Amino acid sequence: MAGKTIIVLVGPSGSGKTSIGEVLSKHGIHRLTTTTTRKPRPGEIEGIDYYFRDFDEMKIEYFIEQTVYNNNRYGLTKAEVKNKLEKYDYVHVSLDRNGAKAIKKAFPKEVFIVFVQISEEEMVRRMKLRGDSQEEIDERITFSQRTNELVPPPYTDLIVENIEINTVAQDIIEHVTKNTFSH
Ligand SMILES: Nc1ncnc2c1ncn2[C@@H]1O[C@H](COP(=O)(O)OP(=O)(O)OP(=O)(O)O)[C@@H](O)[C@H]1O
Ligand SMILES: Nc1nc2c(ncn2[C@@H]2O[C@H](COP(=O)(O)O)[C@@H](O)[C@H]2O)c(=O)[nH]1
Repeated sequence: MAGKTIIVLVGPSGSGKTSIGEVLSKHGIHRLTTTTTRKPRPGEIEGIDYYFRDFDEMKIEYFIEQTVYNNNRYGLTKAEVKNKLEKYDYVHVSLDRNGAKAIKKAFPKEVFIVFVQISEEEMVRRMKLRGDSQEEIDERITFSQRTNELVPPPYTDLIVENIEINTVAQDIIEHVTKNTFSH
């Protein structure tokens, strides 16, 4: 897969990975859609935000990696990566730490890991802004503390602070372009 780059956005819930991804998409960097058993949030669209499946349906697909996050299963299919990388040189995807580690192992040359940094206070504020319930916010904070989600993983290529989304996206694009040329 020479010349291909998979930008992987990692960071705590509410840090802004999805929002940053939307800006990357506007710059022509297409998104790898992952599969989940989580129920759609208001406004989320099948095939765009996720492939929404139940647990049994997820058993019959071939996944590069899978994780359980807050009692829901999430995964990235081999078919999704193959289809998008056949068409595009740059793609992006938001994964949790387990997923980032797994995809880096599967595609060590292609994967560029971006950690989106945020404080716990801001995390709560943004989840509220998104309309998450207090129960969901509590679960996600507990999860983030238990899994060290607020700390960059050791295999991180770039750390960004999500203060202004467009600036962050631009920063990522510049680094990724440089990284591609230095491969
Ligand atoms: N730079 C920013 N300034 C202000 N609000 C922001 C910023 N970035 C994202 N947000 C808002 O914060 C909320 C959470 O963002 P988003 O859903 O993108 O986070 P996420 O990291 O994808 O979360 P999750 O991992 O739970 O899916 C959204 O309401 C979004 O509009
Ligand atoms: N390892 C994986 N993590 C994934 C995948 N798809 C999404 N995610 C991450 O899960 C959490 C929760 O997402 P949410 O949409 O329910 O808020 C978040 O960190 C996502 O980035 C996947 O296929 N594999």
